[in-house]
Amino acid sequence: MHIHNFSNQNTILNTFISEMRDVNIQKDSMRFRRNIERIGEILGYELSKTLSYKPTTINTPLGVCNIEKIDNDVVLCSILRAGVPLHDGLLNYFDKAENAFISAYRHHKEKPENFEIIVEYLACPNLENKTLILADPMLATGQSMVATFEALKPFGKPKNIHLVSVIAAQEGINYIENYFEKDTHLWVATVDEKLNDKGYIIPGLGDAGDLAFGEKLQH
Ligand SMILES: O=P(O)(O)OC[C@H]1O[C@H](OP(=O)(O)OP(=O)(O)O)[C@H](O)[C@@H]1O
Ligand SMILES: O=c1cc[nH]c(=O)[nH]1
Ligand SMILES: [Mg+2]
Repeated sequence: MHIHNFSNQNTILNTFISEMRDVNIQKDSMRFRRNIERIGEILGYELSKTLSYKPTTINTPLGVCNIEKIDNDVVLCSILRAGVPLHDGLLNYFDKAENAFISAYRHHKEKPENFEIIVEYLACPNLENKTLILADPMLATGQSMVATFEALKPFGKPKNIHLVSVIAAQEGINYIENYFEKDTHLWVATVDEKLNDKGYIIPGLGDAGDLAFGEKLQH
């Protein structure tokens, strides 16, 4: 897997992540969502450097110029709920992309550390030979990424796969590296050291879905 981790570069990206992690600033859910969206825009821009381009001719009011334009059929797929603002950020840049949405949540059994991933809602176009961008801000155990990709398989085999996250745990990266093909790209704003016994990223930021959209009742 090609892992693109941007945390070692001093850029504005780190400011957005620091606001998302900050226990006081993250109470402002609009800023939290907007920061995820801005990170989606930045990672989308970085990812765009690896796509294919074809020459096109543009007529300006005063002349003609040749410009290389993206030649990929991009499908953006985000994992509900927390993936919604990341999806918005990516779609701000890949404005012609097709879109897929899939839901995944942790269903807790008797103990908080025992959970399974439930995939329910899925709306997806044909993925055959397309460039799939699968987005979820948190990559913790990696189980949601794998469970959702399994559910997408009947929709066709993408030509390229790009996974996009804001914060990943090294354990989750190891897990998905064993599952996805070697030419898969992972675009991640930062990588944290570990998971706690409930599968939360440490230091992480808490529960991204709740911070973006409010606490949900367990069912
Ligand atoms: O790598 P994993 O261990 O699978 O964990 C990551 C998942 O956890 C979060 O979703 P959550 O289950 O909290 O759902 P939500 O977005 O509805 O809050 C996050 O958005 C990922 O989908
Ligand atoms: O740290 C974590 C792990 C899973 N989901 C989150 O929102 N945060
Ligand atoms: Mg959540």
